[in-house]
Amino acid sequence: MLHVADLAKQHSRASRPLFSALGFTIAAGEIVALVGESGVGKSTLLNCIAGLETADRGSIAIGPQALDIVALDETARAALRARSIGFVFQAFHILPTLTVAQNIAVPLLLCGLPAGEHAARTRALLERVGLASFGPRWPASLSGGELQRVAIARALVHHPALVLADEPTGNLDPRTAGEVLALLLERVREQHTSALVVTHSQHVAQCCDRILTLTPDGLLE
Ligand SMILES: Nc1ncnc2c1ncn2[C@@H]1O[C@H](COP(=O)(O)OP(=O)(O)OP(=O)(O)O)[C@@H](O)[C@H]1O
Repeated sequence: MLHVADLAKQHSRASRPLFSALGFTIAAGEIVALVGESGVGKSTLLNCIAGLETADRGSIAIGPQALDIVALDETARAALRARSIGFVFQAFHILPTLTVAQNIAVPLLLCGLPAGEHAARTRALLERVGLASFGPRWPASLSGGELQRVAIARALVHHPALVLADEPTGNLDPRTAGEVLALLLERVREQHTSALVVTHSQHVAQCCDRILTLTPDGLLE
Protein backbone atom coordinates (compact mmCIF):
# COMPACT_ATOMS: atom_id res chain seq x y z
CA MET A 1 0.00 0.00 0.00
CA LEU A 2 1.11 3.56 -0.75
CA HIS A 3 -0.73 6.57 0.62
CA VAL A 4 0.53 10.04 -0.32
CA ALA A 5 -1.10 13.05 1.34
CA ASP A 6 -0.63 16.82 1.00
CA LEU A 7 2.82 16.38 -0.55
CA ALA A 8 4.78 19.50 -1.53
CA LYS A 9 8.20 19.96 -3.10
CA GLN A 10 10.14 22.93 -4.42
CA HIS A 11 13.76 22.62 -5.56
CA SER A 12 16.02 25.11 -3.83
CA ARG A 13 16.66 27.51 -6.73
CA ALA A 14 13.30 27.03 -8.51
CA SER A 15 10.90 29.98 -8.74
CA ARG A 16 7.78 27.92 -7.97
CA PRO A 17 6.90 24.60 -6.33
CA LEU A 18 7.02 21.52 -8.56
CA PHE A 19 3.96 20.28 -6.72
CA SER A 20 1.95 21.12 -3.65
CA ALA A 21 -0.88 19.28 -1.90
CA LEU A 22 -0.47 16.09 -3.98
CA GLY A 23 -2.49 13.16 -2.74
CA PHE A 24 -3.22 9.64 -3.98
CA THR A 25 -3.41 6.04 -2.80
CA ILE A 26 -2.27 2.81 -4.44
CA ALA A 27 -3.83 -0.30 -2.93
CA ALA A 28 -1.95 -3.58 -2.45
CA GLY A 29 -1.88 -5.38 -5.78
CA GLU A 30 -2.71 -2.24 -7.75
CA ILE A 31 -0.49 -0.96 -10.58
CA VAL A 32 -0.68 2.75 -11.33
CA ALA A 33 0.96 4.62 -14.22
CA LEU A 34 2.37 8.10 -13.62
CA VAL A 35 2.49 10.19 -16.79
CA GLY A 36 3.09 13.86 -17.52
CA GLU A 37 5.18 16.19 -19.63
CA SER A 38 8.93 16.16 -19.40
CA GLY A 39 10.14 18.24 -16.45
CA VAL A 40 6.81 18.25 -14.62
CA GLY A 41 8.31 16.40 -11.64
CA LYS A 42 7.64 12.66 -12.07
CA SER A 43 11.15 11.53 -11.14
CA THR A 44 11.23 13.99 -8.24
CA LEU A 45 7.95 12.52 -6.94
CA LEU A 46 9.37 9.00 -7.28
CA ASN A 47 12.54 10.06 -5.43
CA CYS A 48 10.45 11.59 -2.62
CA ILE A 49 8.45 8.35 -2.30
CA ALA A 50 11.72 6.39 -2.16
CA GLY A 51 13.07 8.78 0.48
CA LEU A 52 15.97 9.73 -1.81
CA GLU A 53 14.81 13.37 -1.83
CA THR A 54 13.00 15.03 1.04
CA ALA A 55 9.54 16.50 0.55
CA ASP A 56 8.90 19.95 2.00
CA ARG A 57 5.55 18.94 3.48
CA GLY A 58 3.12 16.04 3.57
CA SER A 59 3.26 12.33 4.29
CA ILE A 60 4.07 9.17 2.34
CA ALA A 61 2.85 6.02 4.08
CA ILE A 62 4.30 2.75 2.77
CA GLY A 63 3.39 -0.87 3.38
CA PRO A 64 0.94 -2.57 5.73
CA GLN A 65 2.29 -0.65 8.73
CA ALA A 66 1.85 2.65 6.87
CA LEU A 67 5.25 3.97 7.97
CA ASP A 68 5.65 7.60 6.86
CA ILE A 69 8.98 7.85 5.02
CA VAL A 70 8.87 11.68 5.23
CA ALA A 71 8.85 11.60 9.02
CA LEU A 72 11.69 9.10 9.48
CA ASP A 73 15.35 9.94 10.07
CA GLU A 74 17.97 8.98 7.48
CA THR A 75 18.75 5.56 9.02
CA ALA A 76 15.11 4.54 9.40
CA ARG A 77 14.39 5.80 5.88
CA ALA A 78 17.16 3.63 4.45
CA ALA A 79 15.85 0.63 6.39
CA LEU A 80 12.28 1.16 5.16
CA ARG A 81 13.55 1.58 1.59
CA ALA A 82 15.59 -1.63 1.80
CA ARG A 83 12.76 -3.66 3.30
CA SER A 84 9.69 -2.30 1.56
CA ILE A 85 10.59 -0.92 -1.88
CA GLY A 86 11.80 -2.55 -5.09
CA PHE A 87 13.17 -0.49 -7.98
CA VAL A 88 13.20 -1.00 -11.73
CA PHE A 89 15.03 1.66 -13.75
CA GLN A 90 15.25 2.37 -17.47
CA ALA A 91 19.01 1.90 -17.53
CA PHE A 92 18.84 -1.45 -15.67
CA HIS A 93 21.36 -0.50 -12.90
CA ILE A 94 22.64 -4.06 -12.78
CA LEU A 95 26.10 -4.18 -11.18
CA PRO A 96 28.60 -5.48 -13.78
CA THR A 97 31.04 -7.01 -11.27
CA LEU A 98 28.41 -9.28 -9.67
CA THR A 99 26.88 -12.36 -11.28
CA VAL A 100 23.19 -12.36 -12.16
CA ALA A 101 22.37 -14.31 -8.97
CA GLN A 102 24.47 -11.99 -6.82
CA ASN A 103 22.72 -8.95 -8.33
CA ILE A 104 19.32 -10.40 -7.50
CA ALA A 105 20.42 -11.15 -3.94
CA VAL A 106 21.47 -7.53 -3.22
CA PRO A 107 18.10 -6.51 -1.69
CA LEU A 108 18.19 -9.63 0.51
CA LEU A 109 21.58 -8.52 1.87
CA LEU A 110 20.32 -4.98 2.41
CA CYS A 111 17.24 -6.06 4.32
CA GLY A 112 19.19 -8.56 6.43
CA LEU A 113 17.62 -11.86 5.34
CA PRO A 114 19.77 -14.74 6.67
CA ALA A 115 22.40 -15.71 4.08
CA GLY A 116 21.19 -19.32 4.08
CA GLU A 117 17.92 -18.23 2.47
CA HIS A 118 19.44 -16.17 -0.36
CA ALA A 119 20.09 -18.98 -2.83
CA ALA A 120 16.57 -20.43 -2.69
CA ARG A 121 14.90 -17.00 -2.96
CA THR A 122 17.16 -15.97 -5.84
CA ARG A 123 16.57 -19.26 -7.68
CA ALA A 124 12.80 -18.91 -7.28
CA LEU A 125 12.77 -15.40 -8.74
CA LEU A 126 15.09 -16.38 -11.62
CA GLU A 127 12.57 -19.08 -12.49
CA ARG A 128 9.65 -16.63 -12.27
CA VAL A 129 11.30 -14.32 -14.83
CA GLY A 130 12.24 -17.13 -17.20
CA LEU A 131 16.00 -17.08 -16.51
CA ALA A 132 16.37 -20.27 -14.46
CA SER A 133 19.87 -21.09 -15.71
CA PHE A 134 21.24 -17.53 -15.73
CA GLY A 135 22.38 -17.29 -12.07
CA PRO A 136 26.15 -17.78 -12.62
CA ARG A 137 26.35 -15.57 -15.72
CA TRP A 138 27.89 -12.09 -15.89
CA PRO A 139 25.58 -9.19 -16.82
CA ALA A 140 27.78 -8.19 -19.77
CA SER A 141 26.74 -11.39 -21.57
CA LEU A 142 22.98 -10.62 -21.32
CA SER A 143 20.71 -8.80 -23.78
CA GLY A 144 18.81 -5.66 -22.77
CA GLY A 145 15.59 -7.63 -22.34
CA GLU A 146 17.32 -10.24 -20.19
CA LEU A 147 18.92 -7.51 -18.06
CA GLN A 148 15.53 -5.96 -17.43
CA ARG A 149 14.18 -9.37 -16.38
CA VAL A 150 17.04 -9.54 -13.89
CA ALA A 151 16.05 -6.06 -12.68
CA ILE A 152 12.45 -7.23 -12.21
CA ALA A 153 13.63 -10.27 -10.22
CA ARG A 154 15.84 -8.03 -8.08
CA ALA A 155 12.95 -5.59 -7.48
CA LEU A 156 10.70 -8.35 -6.17
CA VAL A 157 13.03 -10.85 -4.46
CA HIS A 158 12.53 -9.37 -0.97
CA HIS A 159 8.71 -9.21 -1.39
CA PRO A 160 8.49 -5.43 -1.08
CA ALA A 161 5.20 -3.66 -0.36
CA LEU A 162 5.89 -1.21 -3.20
CA VAL A 163 7.64 -1.33 -6.57
CA LEU A 164 8.77 1.93 -8.17
CA ALA A 165 9.51 1.67 -11.88
CA ASP A 166 10.95 4.54 -13.95
CA GLU A 167 10.52 3.95 -17.70
CA PRO A 168 10.99 0.19 -17.17
CA THR A 169 10.86 -0.61 -20.89
CA GLY A 170 12.33 2.63 -22.26
CA ASN A 171 15.58 1.07 -23.51
CA LEU A 172 14.03 -1.95 -25.24
CA ASP A 173 12.76 -2.67 -28.74
CA PRO A 174 8.93 -2.76 -28.96
CA ARG A 175 8.56 -6.57 -28.93
CA THR A 176 10.97 -7.07 -26.00
CA ALA A 177 9.39 -4.09 -24.22
CA GLY A 178 5.97 -5.76 -24.47
CA GLU A 179 7.29 -9.03 -23.05
CA VAL A 180 9.15 -7.31 -20.21
CA LEU A 181 6.13 -5.15 -19.33
CA ALA A 182 3.83 -8.18 -19.26
CA LEU A 183 6.29 -9.99 -17.01
CA LEU A 184 6.60 -7.03 -14.63
CA LEU A 185 2.81 -6.67 -14.34
CA GLU A 186 2.30 -10.42 -13.85
CA ARG A 187 4.92 -10.72 -11.13
CA VAL A 188 3.76 -7.58 -9.31
CA ARG A 189 0.16 -8.86 -9.32
CA GLU A 190 1.27 -12.32 -8.21
CA GLN A 191 3.03 -10.86 -5.17
CA HIS A 192 0.13 -8.51 -4.39
CA THR A 193 2.56 -5.58 -4.42
CA SER A 194 1.60 -1.95 -5.12
CA ALA A 195 3.40 -0.45 -8.10
CA LEU A 196 3.93 3.04 -9.48
CA VAL A 197 5.22 3.07 -13.05
CA VAL A 198 6.56 6.32 -14.53
CA THR A 199 6.26 6.25 -18.29
CA HIS A 200 6.02 8.35 -21.45
CA SER A 201 4.45 5.41 -23.28
CA GLN A 202 0.68 5.47 -23.78
CA HIS A 203 0.79 1.71 -24.29
CA VAL A 204 2.55 1.07 -20.97
CA ALA A 205 0.15 3.44 -19.18
CA GLN A 206 -2.88 1.71 -20.63
CA CYS A 207 -1.65 -1.69 -19.43
CA CYS A 208 -1.73 -0.42 -15.82
CA ASP A 209 -4.86 -0.45 -13.64
CA ARG A 210 -5.09 3.33 -13.40
CA ILE A 211 -3.35 6.41 -14.83
CA LEU A 212 -2.30 9.47 -12.83
CA THR A 213 -1.27 12.52 -14.84
CA LEU A 214 1.06 14.97 -13.14
CA THR A 215 0.55 18.55 -14.38
CA PRO A 216 1.90 21.89 -13.12
CA ASP A 217 -1.51 22.33 -11.46
CA GLY A 218 -1.54 18.99 -9.68
CA LEU A 219 -2.57 15.38 -10.31
CA LEU A 220 -5.36 14.38 -12.68
CA GLU A 221 -6.97 10.95 -12.47
N1 LIG B 1 18.08 18.65 -7.57
C1 LIG B 1 17.45 19.55 -8.32
N2 LIG B 1 17.63 20.88 -8.13
C2 LIG B 1 16.98 21.79 -8.87
N3 LIG B 1 16.08 21.46 -9.84
C3 LIG B 1 15.87 20.16 -10.07
C4 LIG B 1 16.53 19.13 -9.32
N4 LIG B 1 16.10 17.92 -9.78
C5 LIG B 1 15.21 18.20 -10.77
N5 LIG B 1 15.07 19.52 -10.93
C6 LIG B 1 14.18 20.20 -11.88
O1 LIG B 1 12.86 19.87 -11.49
C7 LIG B 1 12.04 19.69 -12.65
C8 LIG B 1 11.39 18.30 -12.60
O2 LIG B 1 12.37 17.30 -12.87
P1 LIG B 1 11.98 15.75 -12.95
O3 LIG B 1 13.22 15.02 -13.34
O4 LIG B 1 11.32 15.36 -11.68
O5 LIG B 1 10.92 15.77 -14.13
P2 LIG B 1 10.28 14.55 -14.93
O6 LIG B 1 8.82 14.82 -15.01
O7 LIG B 1 10.71 13.26 -14.32
O8 LIG B 1 10.96 14.74 -16.35
P3 LIG B 1 11.30 13.63 -17.50
O9 LIG B 1 9.99 13.09 -17.97
O10 LIG B 1 12.00 14.46 -18.56
O11 LIG B 1 12.21 12.61 -16.89
C9 LIG B 1 12.93 19.91 -13.84
O12 LIG B 1 12.76 21.25 -14.29
C10 LIG B 1 14.33 19.71 -13.30
O13 LIG B 1 15.28 20.47 -13.99
